[in-house]
Amino acid sequence: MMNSSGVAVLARGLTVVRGERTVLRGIDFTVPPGRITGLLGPSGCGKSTLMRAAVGTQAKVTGTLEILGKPAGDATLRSRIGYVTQDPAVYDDLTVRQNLDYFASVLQPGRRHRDTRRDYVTRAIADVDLVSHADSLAGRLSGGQRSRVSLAVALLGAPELLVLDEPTVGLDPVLRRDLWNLFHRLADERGATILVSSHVMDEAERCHRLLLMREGEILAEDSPEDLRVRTRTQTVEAAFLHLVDEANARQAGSPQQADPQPKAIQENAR
Ligand SMILES: Nc1ncnc2c1ncn2[C@@H]1O[C@H](COP(=O)(O)OP(=O)(O)OP(=O)(O)O)[C@@H](O)[C@H]1O
Repeated sequence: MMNSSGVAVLARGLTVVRGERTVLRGIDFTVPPGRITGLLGPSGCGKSTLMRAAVGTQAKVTGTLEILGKPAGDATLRSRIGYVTQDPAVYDDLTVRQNLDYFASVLQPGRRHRDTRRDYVTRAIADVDLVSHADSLAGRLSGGQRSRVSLAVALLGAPELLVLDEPTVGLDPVLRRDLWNLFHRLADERGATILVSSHVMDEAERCHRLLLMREGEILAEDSPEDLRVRTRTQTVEAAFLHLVDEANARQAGSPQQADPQPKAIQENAR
């Protein structure tokens, strides 16, 4: 289910204060359903904070934030959202399958759901390519394998929205590619909406749509292709740097220093 405007996530004037700092500064954005939206920006710009707000675990959130047609944090959203944090949250003294059995029983308790839970667990283990490690203790897995167990937990119950905080950090190129293929399968074949953060700009090219962040603000909201075209750059990284330079020049009150094509870009940039 989406909200009345047909988007999976809608933010208007979203502001988050953490400690003394205003970490998100009245931002507006949308996330379309059934697509992969990449949240990209430098370390500390507020990506994790935005994701925590989306899954309802962040305090001091003001403005509008609607998730699948409900206010963020609404109790009915719990089973509809899968969330992977940066630190794998798995029990080291349980096997991969036992970890998933446990989380599946929290998600869908009761004897009558036993078969459904078993199907969820079997599918999630296959999705993240850990069939051959299903009976290994999580504590004996490599870092990349542990983060895939965390991802499998998030996939239990086929959630409509997956919020993935830097899921590919520390993975080798083959695993990264495999995970991105999985994200595309989840979006294309199961209609899942994926919001995935990264500070690796080459991963941006794999997303349908991008939210480029900087210092608690959304610098641009566009497809990788459109971003490159309107900044007349070859890569998303170059587009991002161009937009940063332009924003800096604007802040300094000297837009004429933002070169090239400042006018066209300023009209489009958010
Ligand atoms: N518990 C906290 N109390 C106060 N400030 C915090 C807290 N956690 C994070 N921050 C600040 O909020 C800002 C945004 O942090 P956040 O973790 O959202 O950034 P990020 O873009 O996800 O960074 P990274 O890519 O390094 O994970 C940072 O300046 C950080 O110092």
